[in-house]
Amino acid sequence: MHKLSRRSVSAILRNSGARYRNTAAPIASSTPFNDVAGEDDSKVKWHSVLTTGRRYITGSTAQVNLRNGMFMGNRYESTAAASDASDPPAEKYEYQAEVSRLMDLIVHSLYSNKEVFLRELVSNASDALDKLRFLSVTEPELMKDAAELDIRVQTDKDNGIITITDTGIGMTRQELVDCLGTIAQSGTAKFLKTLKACDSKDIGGDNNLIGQFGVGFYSAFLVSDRVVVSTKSPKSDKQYVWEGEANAGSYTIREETDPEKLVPRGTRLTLYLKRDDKGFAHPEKVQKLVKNYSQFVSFPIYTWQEKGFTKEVEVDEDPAEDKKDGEDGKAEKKRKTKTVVERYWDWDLTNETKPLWLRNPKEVTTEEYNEFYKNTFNEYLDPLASSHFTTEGEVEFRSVLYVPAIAPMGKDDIVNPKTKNIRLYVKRVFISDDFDGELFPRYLSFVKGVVDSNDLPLNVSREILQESRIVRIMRKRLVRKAFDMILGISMSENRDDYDKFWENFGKHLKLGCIEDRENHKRIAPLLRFFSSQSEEEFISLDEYVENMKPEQKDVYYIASDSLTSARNTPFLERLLEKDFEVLFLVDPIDEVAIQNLKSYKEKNFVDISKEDLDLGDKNEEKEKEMKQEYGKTCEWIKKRLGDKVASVQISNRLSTSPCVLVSGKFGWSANMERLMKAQTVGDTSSLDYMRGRRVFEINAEHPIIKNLNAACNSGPDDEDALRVIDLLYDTALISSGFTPENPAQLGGKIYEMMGMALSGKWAAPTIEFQQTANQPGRTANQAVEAEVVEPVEAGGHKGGY
Ligand SMILES: Nc1ncnc2c1ncn2[C@@H]1O[C@H](COP(=O)(O)OP(=O)(O)OP(=O)(O)O)[C@@H](O)[C@H]1O
Repeated sequence: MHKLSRRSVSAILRNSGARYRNTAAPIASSTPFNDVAGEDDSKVKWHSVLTTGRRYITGSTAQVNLRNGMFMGNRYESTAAASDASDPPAEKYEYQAEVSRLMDLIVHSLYSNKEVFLRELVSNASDALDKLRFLSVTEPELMKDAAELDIRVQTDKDNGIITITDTGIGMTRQELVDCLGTIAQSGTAKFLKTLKACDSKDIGGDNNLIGQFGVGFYSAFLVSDRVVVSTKSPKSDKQYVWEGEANAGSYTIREETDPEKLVPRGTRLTLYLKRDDKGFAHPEKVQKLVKNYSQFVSFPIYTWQEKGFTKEVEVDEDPAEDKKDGEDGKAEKKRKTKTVVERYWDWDLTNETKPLWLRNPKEVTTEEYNEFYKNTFNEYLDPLASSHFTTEGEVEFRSVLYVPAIAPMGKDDIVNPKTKNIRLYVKRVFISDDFDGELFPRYLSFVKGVVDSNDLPLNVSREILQESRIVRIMRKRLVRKAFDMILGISMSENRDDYDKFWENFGKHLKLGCIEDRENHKRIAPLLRFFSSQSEEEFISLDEYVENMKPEQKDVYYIASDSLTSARNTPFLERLLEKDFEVLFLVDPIDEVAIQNLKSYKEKNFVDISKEDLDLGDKNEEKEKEMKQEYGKTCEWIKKRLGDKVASVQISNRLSTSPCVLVSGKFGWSANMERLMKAQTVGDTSSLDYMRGRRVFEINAEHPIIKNLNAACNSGPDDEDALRVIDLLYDTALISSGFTPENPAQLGGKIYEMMGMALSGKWAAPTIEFQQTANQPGRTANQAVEAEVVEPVEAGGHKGGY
């Protein structure tokens, strides 16, 4: 393990001073080392010595790299850019195919917002520091080269060079190959996946994909011709140098042997900027970018800046003048001074190091919350909402939560809670972003944020979290705050905000209805659906309830595969007549979600495609009458249909259709049956016993049924009438949303009927009826009375057929 003693540091500094005598004035070891005078060699915190000591150097371009004890002036290239002949030979590696493709896209992209490169590289440096701090909780020896945890960005504007140095976890040789030669990482992999889905030309266009996903380390090539990464992992004795060029399909790795470039730990990236991008190497530019993009990185970021202070210097006076002023002139001479500006270079702390969540919410602006969000989660859109809170009492923690503006790409995210959306800190030490599943239920996995607890141990593991009572309490509070935040969006004056939220995360909340009974009361008011009275705009359940008719007891819904089929289902007929609103559940998850909710504000959810539909207008006497009149026909139809239906009943939900196939109260609806079939792999016959009973409901006022009734009374064995029953059943299957058991046979039956009609066996008025009955505003019954019954009877067909 490489470790620099106080003596070796001073030697490096002295050597450097000697080498660059003419640029570096007082690189005297005296000032820095005065700070630690008396300290034992082994205790010297070499990095802090170098960074806390007084910095000096006058002259505009000469700089001292206090991190590695090496001068950086105009001659920087002579030490850093060129490889020493005595270096061990570099090994050449080919990039993984995806990296080559990505590099090609980056290098040739027209992406205008190139400055994101600094954000990406600083964020990698910050991750490396986080990793080190986290691992050192259990392996304190990782920190034994006690360099402070920080990030330093230095520029050499004359040569167009930027160096970004961190004292983080660094990389071993193998890690260099794995991390900088292949793509297995989240953001970059996602970027490539998305690119596959769209035209690669778009990366520089409106899509702004690079900015949206970040291309991590490779974004260095947005602005650089050549990138050199010198890195030292505390797990390895050696320091390695990775070197890659923008237009090459390969990179090299060699061991770092130049003592001037050795660091105790961490990574230094040197970017040799493209000719047109050298402007990024201006100290003020870098400072501005850090302030813009990396303000909320939780480690100090220093940029190397030229500074100045004023001081009084004596001015040589004309001796003749002195004489005039006094006897000996000496007293007067002392007062002759002038103010000059002394220039020097020094590290400047450029970001806000106090974590945002520790600040007083009253003092944080919306812009700051948004910037923090974008920096921390690599987002490019502002969040839809944020919530900053502290909980006290039994469990204390601080948190800032956000609702993103858009859902992540890819469908898996709703069922895969490993989103790295919640960053857990313990006493300000970043622990992990892998624990979101423990802190939030998966249906709220889209919520992003930071959580900082003082009550958890630093070496917290998933097992500890799962067992912890503290975490259970934290989880409850976090969930409640997340709901408050979403409710806030729903109450926003701008309805678009919630529409946007719903479009992106509505499915998540519906999953919540299924998975989190405890929070039904919080979820239900946030749900949105289309309805028979609102097909363009979503409505809330509150809006539904407000719109209920005085005689309406329940919240009605129909589940279907599309708005068109929902709108045209026969189940709606009577409800529309009564002006009852019906929710259209057209998302596959809707039906299960609603069934889990069961009720809202004490109103039950009722599926209008299921048996025993009560529309609050029961007329027992009329039912009795109908039963008497149609009872025999019902039995006859049941006999004909056999086991296909559990029973045949007179419907109270139809007005224009002759019949409908209703699902049993506790069985699957047609919609659910369709979904289950779609999900079953292989033989679907096992589903048959699951589907429950079906009831064939007939509309006693419909002419076909009336005529069937007549046929039954005059002779139930009429072949044509029996065929009509079969066809009615098959047609009802389709119109009720089921799949016909034998579509080819159904087709055959229809053709047969057509043939009969065309051959004159069918009376023309029946066809006429269909045209007339479909006239708007006319019920089937009116139509039959007007057009069908008399002519058919007059035609003398058996049973009216
Ligand atoms: N400064 C650094 N110190 C240590 N390791 C680093 C550093 N920069 C990059 N790495 C390693 O290289 C890997 C790849 O970095 P890259 O930026 O391409 O992806 P990422 O940061 O993991 O994910 P994303 O694509 O979301 O940025 C990182 O995961 C990390 O292991």
